[in-house]
Amino acid sequence: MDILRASHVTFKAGIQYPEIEIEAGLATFIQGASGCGKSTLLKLFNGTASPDHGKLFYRDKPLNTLDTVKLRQEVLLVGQVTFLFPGTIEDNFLEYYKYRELDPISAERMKHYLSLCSLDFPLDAVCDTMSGGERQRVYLAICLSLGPKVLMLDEPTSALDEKTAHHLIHHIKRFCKEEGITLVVVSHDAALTKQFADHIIVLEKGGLPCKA
Ligand SMILES: Nc1ncnc2c1ncn2[C@@H]1O[C@H](COP(=O)(O)OP(=O)(O)OP(=O)(O)O)[C@@H](O)[C@H]1O
Repeated sequence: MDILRASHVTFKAGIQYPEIEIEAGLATFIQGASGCGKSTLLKLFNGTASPDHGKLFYRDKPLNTLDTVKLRQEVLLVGQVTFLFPGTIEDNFLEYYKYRELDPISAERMKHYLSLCSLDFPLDAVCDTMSGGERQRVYLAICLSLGPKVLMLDEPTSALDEKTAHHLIHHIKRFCKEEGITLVVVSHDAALTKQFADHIIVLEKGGLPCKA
């Protein structure tokens, strides 16, 4: 059963998507040449971009009929631009839980999510001076802990060495399977995709049919 669907969707700059179905509970990897619309597809799926034509669906409901805040909490996008507050890793967990009006999780749980994301920083490490890749993984750890229904990752391994990239995707995929989270990953890494994808969507520039 699909959890996300794009039907007859077009976007600026001449992007015409094929019919796309994201199966619930699977790890779907999206590949394609630079500029073919991979990042935009993720943004379309959580309502941070709007299509010019066509329709997007989440659990069979048109996206434009859904509450945007709730949609973005359930269909969580970890993009290349991350949203961290100034301060430590722990400060950031606490801020996100406060914003969501949730009871904070324990320090032990925070450390568990950091290790899932291949980060061995202490909780009092300051995020402001971390590298882009480290900040993306701190944000990913917080997002994982928030229990999304769909987790969409845009190039999560682009800043990582091969071993760390493998470790990260292995742990995230296993966690998502255990928790019933649908995983969608945009990746240029063909080897990683081949190893971890349950389903592969290849987008073509100009909007040719995708290969599944
Ligand atoms: N808000 C926007 N308005 C107009 N054009 C946009 C907008 N957002 C993206 N584009 C254009 O849409 C095209 C697809 O961009 P997108 O970032 O989705 O590509 P991509 O496949 O993820 O590329 P890459 O692999 O290089 O990250 C690009 O030509 C980009 O310039």
